[in-house]
Amino acid sequence: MISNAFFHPLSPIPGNKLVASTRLFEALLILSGRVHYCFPLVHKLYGKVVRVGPNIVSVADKDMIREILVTTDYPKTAHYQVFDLGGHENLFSARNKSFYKSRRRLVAPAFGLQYLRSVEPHIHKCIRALLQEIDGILTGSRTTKNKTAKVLPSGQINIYSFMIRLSLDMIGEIAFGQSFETVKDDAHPVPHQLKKTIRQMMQQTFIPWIKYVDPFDSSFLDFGATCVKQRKASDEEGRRADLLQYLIDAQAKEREDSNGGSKHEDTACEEFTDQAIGVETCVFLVAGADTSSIIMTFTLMFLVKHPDKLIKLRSELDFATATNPCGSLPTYEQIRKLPYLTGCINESMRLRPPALSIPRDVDEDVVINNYYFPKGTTLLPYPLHLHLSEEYFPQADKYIPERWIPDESPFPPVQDFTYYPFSAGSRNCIGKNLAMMEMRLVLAALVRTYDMELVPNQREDRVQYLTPSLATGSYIIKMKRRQEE
Ligand code: HEM
Repeated sequence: MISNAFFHPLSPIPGNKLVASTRLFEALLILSGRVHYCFPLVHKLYGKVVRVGPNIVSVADKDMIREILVTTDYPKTAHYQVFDLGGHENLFSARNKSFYKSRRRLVAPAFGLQYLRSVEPHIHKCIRALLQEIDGILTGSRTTKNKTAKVLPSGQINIYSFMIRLSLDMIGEIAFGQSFETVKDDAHPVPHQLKKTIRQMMQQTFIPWIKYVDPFDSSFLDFGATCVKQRKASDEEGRRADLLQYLIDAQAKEREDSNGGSKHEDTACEEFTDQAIGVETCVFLVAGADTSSIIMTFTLMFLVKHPDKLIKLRSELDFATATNPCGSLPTYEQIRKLPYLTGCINESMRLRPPALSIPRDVDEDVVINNYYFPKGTTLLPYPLHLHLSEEYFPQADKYIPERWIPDESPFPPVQDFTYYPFSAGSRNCIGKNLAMMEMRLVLAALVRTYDMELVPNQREDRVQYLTPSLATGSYIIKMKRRQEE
């Protein structure tokens, strides 16, 4: 420990010597889910570059984060192995560059704006189910069938619980070809398996042998595999535009190209098998459900606390959808470019980014910004520090969606590389367009349909394991169906 603290090549980097001498503190912090409270403090105390473990350095400097994620594009650390679902390397976990390149090339077009247009009806279907459930509770014609839900006073809705369920259902529809219908009840097994899988991944980060005591539950992957099989067995009528179909078609095209002799250079070592498709769809569930749901919840939380901003957003939405027939949902075409809606979402992701640090591995001795990092150092780009910096975001702790709208912002324009909710560089979030589409459509539908009011004095403390959650599992909003004008 003494040698780690004082004689290690990283010892000139500022930080608490005791913390720097062992991984114990990092493990305790991460397992307690409180890392988001501690890291801002650590950076406040020691500056933008802080040693937080024997070979771990947290980096909150704009130019260094750009260097790590974009310019040099350092590889993901071995810790991403915990995301190898059932031992299968995938888009999220891949550390092998050629595997990764091949997989991203195959999957990325499915997340292109053009293809995503075709999944809009699936998102609308899930939103309609949500509105029906909320209406049922508000009119008293339905009590929630979710076993874990508390009965609330009339007119109050646990919006966090609904956002978690809605996000699962949306990914179910888009990636597996079927909703899990968790907005209605808790019956579907996959969301339960997902919860268990995420807990196991987190534990394995620090206690790798735990997988022998608490082995991976493969029924999660089996479900993905069954969906692939069923879709392939279905006739032309069974086709539907979604991520699953896209991946199946990409596989067919890949095989055709390969048989025709035009094999892609990067696929020489990898075949995109049915199993791989099933694994990737499960990865979308792991990476895409909790992230979108927490941002939708935070956005609604911020809006009910700032009723003036809620009114402003509603006016924007009403204007954009003025010609819509009564009861219809906003279409993506109508809302995708609305500046205030986008500002509200961006501002939530600035203040509460779901991914805290994005670990990268130094694969050869290097000097970045006058700091020497020996091979084997883990760098933790830590975007939240930039997001909360007064230098880049004046009145940084305030929720000000206007800062994202050049004509309305009282501040200088947001600078490049100061905002990283979706990471950056080659490993940025592949689901970014889908996430923005889901969040815009859901928030637009809720804000247009309901009057919403704050229920004061609620606990809002967060727990952050892989993604953040609210410790109480609940955030209550008073909701009332809006009177049609
Ligand atoms: C608000 C919503 C979301 C946020 C803030 C978010 C954020 C991120 C971040 C920060 C990363 C980089 C992680 C790392 O390098 O460790 C990432 C990667 C990824 N995300 Fe998202 N994400 C969101 C939604 C989604 C959705 C909806 C999907 C898919 C349906 C998705 C799929 C992925 C995948 C597959 C990767 C790995 C990409 C790669 O390494 O090439 N994400 N996301």
